[in-house]
Amino acid sequence: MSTFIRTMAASRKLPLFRLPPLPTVGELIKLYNLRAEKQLSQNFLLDLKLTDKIVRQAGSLRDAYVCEVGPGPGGLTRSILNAGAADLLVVEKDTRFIPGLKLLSEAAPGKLRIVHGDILTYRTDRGFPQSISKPWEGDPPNLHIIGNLPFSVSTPLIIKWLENIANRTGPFVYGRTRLTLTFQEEVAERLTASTSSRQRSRLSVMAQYLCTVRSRFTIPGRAFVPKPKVDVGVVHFTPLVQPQIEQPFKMVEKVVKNVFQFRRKHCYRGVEMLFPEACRVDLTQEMLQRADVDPTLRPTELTIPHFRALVDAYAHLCATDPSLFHYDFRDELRAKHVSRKTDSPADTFMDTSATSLQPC
Ligand SMILES: C[S@@+](CC[C@H](N)C(=O)[O-])C[C@H]1O[C@@H](n2cnc3c(N)ncnc32)[C@H](O)[C@@H]1O
Repeated sequence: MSTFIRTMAASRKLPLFRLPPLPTVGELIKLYNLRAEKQLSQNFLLDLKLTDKIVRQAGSLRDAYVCEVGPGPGGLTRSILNAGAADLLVVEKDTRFIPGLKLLSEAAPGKLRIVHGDILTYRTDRGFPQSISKPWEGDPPNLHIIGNLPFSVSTPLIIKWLENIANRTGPFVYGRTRLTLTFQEEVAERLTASTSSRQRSRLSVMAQYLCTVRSRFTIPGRAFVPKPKVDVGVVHFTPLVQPQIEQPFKMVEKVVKNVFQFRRKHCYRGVEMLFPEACRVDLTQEMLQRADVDPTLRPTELTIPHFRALVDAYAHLCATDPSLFHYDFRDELRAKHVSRKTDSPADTFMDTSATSLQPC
């Protein structure tokens, strides 16, 4: 590389790497006859200006390690390589895209690794060298996850990754790996919704107690081929050094899920569902008092500190009676339903009432 190019690259005016001329993404789609498969939620981005814009939301990718989810025909993949990534691992479920990705890999020798697999089961904790790890308390590692996610996997995937963040597993064994992902707009709005906003939901609390979550921009549905029915939001996540709730993920998830059970009602209605009928009233009162949360607030009005207080109070009650954590009001309802159905003179001597099987 000439001194001039090196100087310009160092001053960030030129990319360090540019892919050589290749068939365009559109030409590749035609070449390999890549019809979009509905069941794999395939909506492609062919406009490289747009894929460059998505990639810029991740921050500098100079010499970065990147995992791309669902590269498909490789539009985002090209932008990630052009942004200077040193090592790009792509995970693609659909075999039809592998030959096109191999073509890209040949054009970027040593930079692109292709995994034919399912991102929901792929072991990202083994995908990169341990040497790139950074202590959790320090700066994030130079590792990014980027993806124009299939809608059908985006929600289960982000929930799985949030649990991974809480437990520092999966892609977070390397430290506070940042994520830049697309979601259908409604999900993007829920992820970033603040207290009292219309879209405030379980997903808002679960994402925001663990990460700084930022909505970056909206991609109109018409930018995709084929055009989906909805617009798409680009969301950026940086895991927090200190989660805002310091209890096990499953416990946070249980409280948040129950509280949002009755979205429009007072929050005590959802809290009640954490407890067996026999002790519901007393334990709900105890939990809300201990948490110092107004029972008449709506779930959407609760802040993350409110949830922290609620989960801490619930953890305290579970420490006193560990069987509480395993209680699920649906089991109690089901058992009641069955006992009502089987109630006959023959079993009047058997105690089939569900509440007698429950803790407290
Ligand atoms: C919405 S398309 C995006 C394609 C490409 N990234 C783009 O922006 O044009 C989603 C891609 O994810 C792939 N995919 C679907 N489910 C997957 C999974 N579980 N694991 C990995 N890839 C998956 C699809 O085959 C498809 O290529």
